[in-house]
Amino acid sequence: MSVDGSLERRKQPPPAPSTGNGNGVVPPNLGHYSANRLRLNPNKDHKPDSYEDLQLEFSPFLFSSLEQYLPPSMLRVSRDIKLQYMKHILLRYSPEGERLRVQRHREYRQKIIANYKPLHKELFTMHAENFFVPSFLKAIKDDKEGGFRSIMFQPSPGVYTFEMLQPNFCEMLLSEVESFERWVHHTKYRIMRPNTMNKYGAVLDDFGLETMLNKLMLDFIRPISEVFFPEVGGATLDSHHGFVVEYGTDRDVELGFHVDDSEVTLNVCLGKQFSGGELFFRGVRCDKHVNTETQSEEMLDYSHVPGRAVLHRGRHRHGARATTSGRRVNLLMWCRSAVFRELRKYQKDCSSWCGECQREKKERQRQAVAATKMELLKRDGKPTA
Ligand SMILES: O=C(O)CCC(=O)C(=O)O
Ligand SMILES: [Fe+2]
Repeated sequence: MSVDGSLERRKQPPPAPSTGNGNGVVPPNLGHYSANRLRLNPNKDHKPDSYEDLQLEFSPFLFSSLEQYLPPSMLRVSRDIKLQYMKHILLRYSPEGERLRVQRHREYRQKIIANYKPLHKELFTMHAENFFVPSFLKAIKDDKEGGFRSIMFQPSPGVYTFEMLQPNFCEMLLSEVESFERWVHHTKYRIMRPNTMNKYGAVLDDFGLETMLNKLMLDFIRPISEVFFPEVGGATLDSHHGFVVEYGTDRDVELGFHVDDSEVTLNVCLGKQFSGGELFFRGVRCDKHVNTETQSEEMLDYSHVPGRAVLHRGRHRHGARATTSGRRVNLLMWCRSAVFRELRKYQKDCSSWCGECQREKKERQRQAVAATKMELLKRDGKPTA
């Protein structure tokens, strides 16, 4: 496998992270709200309504996040009117085929949730004190850059690692996944794998963990990403794809070189006993430069440690080496920002995060300085009239 040259495979976009079940294919008639717009900067003081009790064709969390972008006059109207207003905007962006796929996925999820009986109910709501190690909890509570830095290690630019999950939580999640897989096997229910590159593993959002994981992203990952990854939408993460991957000689063995369909990826090893399975990183790249060379300072090999998290940009090129014995299971959260994705359509300059764009920009600046120097030298050298 070549890790220095081109990316072997790109991860395909997985199923939309959260969806609804409505029938609203045609945009609703909104009368005088039809020219719906959003404001550019969020109103961070606004406390959004919850939409979780409704059957919607988009994630209820998306509506709550979008509320901060509503024009001021819309913040005072009823939840129903806000909902219609936002739906109208979202429908403009979501093609019909995509909506049908999303609706089918929602139905698939609902069927599982209605029939699968969780083994550890306590995993399905956020109990931070039981899930996270004290150092991580304290850093989040303090909510200061210095606090985050004190628990984080940055072995290479843009890759952060820190102690995160309690051993007991890891064990419970492992046994919940095993229980879900046994249930799938017995009921012959179709299981959707996390993405196109894995034959094993499971999507946690599909069997009831979506709400808990969303809280994990909003309350724990977003505050950190806001500090370390602001230029890729770290402050506006608003949806996720949460799954586990399973490696071993009788499972997936390794993972090819790829980028994730995420702005920020959280990857935490849950266990168990294994050897091999190191992550390798090869620098952050935009679409245009995804296959460009790796610089020596961009190379990093990282060995997973159970309970320890790795946080990196989705566009940080990486892969996982063969797990040569035992079994390795990792929790992955691909965290996304709809705002960042929308802005990306208009922004051509990726030099704040793409290593190659940065190098090109520096080179242009170097050449401009050199040309100016030459010009000045020429002028100075000219005999005065
Ligand atoms: O196996 C790992 O730790 C890496 C997993 C990964 O990169 C992914 O699933 O996107
Ligand atoms: Fe990945």
